[in-house]
Amino acid sequence: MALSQKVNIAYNEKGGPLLDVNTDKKIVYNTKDLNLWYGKDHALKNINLAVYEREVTAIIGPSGCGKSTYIKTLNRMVQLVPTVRISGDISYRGKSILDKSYKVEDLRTRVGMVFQKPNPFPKSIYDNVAYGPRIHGIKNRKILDQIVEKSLRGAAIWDEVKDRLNENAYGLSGGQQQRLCIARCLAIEPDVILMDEPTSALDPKSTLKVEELIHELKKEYSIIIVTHNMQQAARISDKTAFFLNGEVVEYDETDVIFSNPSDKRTEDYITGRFG
Ligand SMILES: Nc1ncnc2c1ncn2[C@@H]1O[C@H](COP(=O)(O)OP(=O)(O)OP(=O)(O)O)[C@@H](O)[C@H]1O
Repeated sequence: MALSQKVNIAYNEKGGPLLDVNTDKKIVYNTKDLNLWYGKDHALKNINLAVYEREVTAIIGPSGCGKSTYIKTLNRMVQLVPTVRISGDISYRGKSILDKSYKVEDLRTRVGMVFQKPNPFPKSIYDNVAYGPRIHGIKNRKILDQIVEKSLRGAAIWDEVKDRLNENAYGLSGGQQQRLCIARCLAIEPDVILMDEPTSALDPKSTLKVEELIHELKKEYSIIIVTHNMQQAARISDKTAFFLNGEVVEYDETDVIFSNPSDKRTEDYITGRFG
């Protein structure tokens, strides 16, 4: 039986899902009957998916199957595209984020995002990390110093940059820049981190570092990662959703997806028969 059929959700008094009754695990995001169109192009079809607290959830699938579109619905970034139309529901911690009363700024302080290409600001290493807290009104230098150090440590890059905090972030290697972007994300103390192919522009050594970091980060954060790299999904994730043509073909424990998938299409994809 696939995970989606096994999930038995407890709802809060306002109707928001909070807990998987079977496992007692907290649900961070619950996506229900989600459809998304870019103009006439039906990019996401009837997505149902529960994301669990303090787990790594991997989204895999061939190019153009809707992975990035899905992850960008979770912080409402996709709504920046004017032709986008959405039906269904996504709840975050029991509250519908598609509801107009849910302020996007509130969502973005809880949900950070790391992109495919490292995208530090053309500022110092320190100012990159202090950027978010400053926007939230923190001006005290001592407090900012503490946040910067904690975030850089959390992103496993402190030792490499502690003596050059005032240098421009562009002087860092690609792998270091990506960990700096993760530190920038941690500085706002998010609950969830969305990662859209965070290692695809990195060399194997930096990729390994980021993978080890993700393993550490899931002790405190819930992580949703889009990846083209199936070995990576198998190595670092707890659950895996296989997307194809805008649909979730299968969603289950990562071990099950990679050792005993129930759908032939999943098996064909993970064994490299297409994609
Ligand atoms: N801004 C946009 N405007 C119109 N169509 C879009 C837009 N972004 C994505 N699409 C379309 O939506 C579908 C899903 O794209 P998406 O980028 O989500 O796929 P993906 O699985 O992340 O692909 P890849 O692995 O290549 O990054 C594709 O058909 C794509 O052309």
